Amino acid sequence: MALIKRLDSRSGDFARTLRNLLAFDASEDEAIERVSADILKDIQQRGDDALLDYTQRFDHVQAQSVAALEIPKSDWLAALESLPAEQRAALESAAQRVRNYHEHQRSETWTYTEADGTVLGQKVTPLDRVGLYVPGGKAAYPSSVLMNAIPAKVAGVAQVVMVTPTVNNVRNPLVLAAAAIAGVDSAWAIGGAQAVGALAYGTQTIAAVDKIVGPGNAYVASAKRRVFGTVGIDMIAGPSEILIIADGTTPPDWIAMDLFSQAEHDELAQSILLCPDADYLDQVEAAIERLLPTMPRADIIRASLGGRGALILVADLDQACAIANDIAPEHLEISTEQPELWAEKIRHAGAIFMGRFSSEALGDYCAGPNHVLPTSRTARFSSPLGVYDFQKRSSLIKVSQAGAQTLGRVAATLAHGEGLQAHAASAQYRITPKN
Ligand SMILES: NC(=O)c1ccc[n+]([C@@H]2O[C@H](COP(=O)([O-])OP(=O)(O)OC[C@H]3O[C@@H](n4cnc5c(N)ncnc54)[C@H](O)[C@@H]3O)[C@@H](O)[C@H]2O)c1
Ligand SMILES: N[C@H](CO)Cc1c[nH]c[nH+]1
Ligand SMILES: [Zn+2]
Repeated sequence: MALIKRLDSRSGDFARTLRNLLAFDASEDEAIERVSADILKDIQQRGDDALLDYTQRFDHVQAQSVAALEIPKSDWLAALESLPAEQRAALESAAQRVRNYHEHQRSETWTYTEADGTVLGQKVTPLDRVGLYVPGGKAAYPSSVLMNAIPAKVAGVAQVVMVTPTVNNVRNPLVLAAAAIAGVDSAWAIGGAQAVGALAYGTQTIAAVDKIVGPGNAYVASAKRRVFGTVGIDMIAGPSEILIIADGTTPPDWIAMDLFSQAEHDELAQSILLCPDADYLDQVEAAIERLLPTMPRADIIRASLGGRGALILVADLDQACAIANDIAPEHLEISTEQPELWAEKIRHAGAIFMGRFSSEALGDYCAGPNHVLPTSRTARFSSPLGVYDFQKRSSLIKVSQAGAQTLGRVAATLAHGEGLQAHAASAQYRITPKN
């Protein structure tokens, strides 16, 4: 059986087939929802005691107090010191590039003054305290520590509080080292819905935060959805996705490996190639068959490519761009000559990688832009995680006496129209009567 589906955009049922391929069942699992709701309620009611109980039950860590679950900064620094020099240099270089990029995103306060002296504007303020969830079960991504903590620090967040489960008391040194490099302020060995609850509601030992960011498993995702409103959240990220538009000029092995790079994350990850050249699609398919057995995560890649991947023959690159906009992928590689020309036609994608040297993997680690991106077609209406997610805006209004005369009349007229007499009077009090 073929490792990956072949589709043709000219076939009659292409639109329906593509819809089915993109469909991702994000339906909530009732059992998980019940468990996460119960855990959150318990954390709200019993605070530290509940947090200790769940940490023992799910992570097999027995602590005398929640204070004992704090991972001291000296441990992160020791982790950093003990890294092989090459690994440390790579983390530091990635962090510097991510910081440089995000410096460009910082919004500033602005004001303008009208002719009558009225001043209007927008004050930009960083959030006070942010919680960063770092998964610690099956996957641990130090790169995600950098991608979440650095924009928060660039925004000026005073306290970045990291939580990560340390199952059986095993701590991931790369995660701790990344926390030290990214400027995280405190770290706790807690995870799951209970950690989300502790960050959202606070406990006797852990102070509540204002926003929780970072990926996690289904319990974490469910808990984040539930605490939204009490605190802000970044997004609920789905499985990774890559869509490649190729004109056939990139070595087929490179494209096959780019498809693998996201497929290896998860059996539900999605890797799709669009190309107008059927011979080239044959070559990529042959490369997939040849290279797959060499991959340590071959089983995951096979499941992902077989279940949700596709090599699609398109009429031309214009049609490829139209299909890409419909798919609105998390990552889009435009592996063609003159990629900028095709990028102009792209309206919906989390990140656009242009040219054959811009492999998506570089974006995951060190190009600079954030790797936390909208998935499952949400790039139609949302954006990469950025500094702006850690800043909020307050409107500034300073009405001059002259301004109060004109604005007062407009406001009073509208207030009367809405039947709100106090609003009208409040505006009218400030109008100076003419003698
Ligand atoms: N999109 C991204 O950028 C990105 C990056 C990294 C990880 N991820 C995703 O994050 C997830 C990480 O999941 P993980 O499991 O490895 O780590 P995790 O830290 O999210 O989950 C582990 C925690 O889940 C809780 N838990 C486990 N079983 C439970 C049960 N039966 N009842 C209640 N709670 C339970 C425990 O408290 C445990 O500490 C994966 O799905 C991965 O794909 C996504
Ligand atoms: N590609 C992932 C987001 O879709 C991020 C990541 C982390 N490490 C490697 N990749
Ligand atoms: Zn990745």
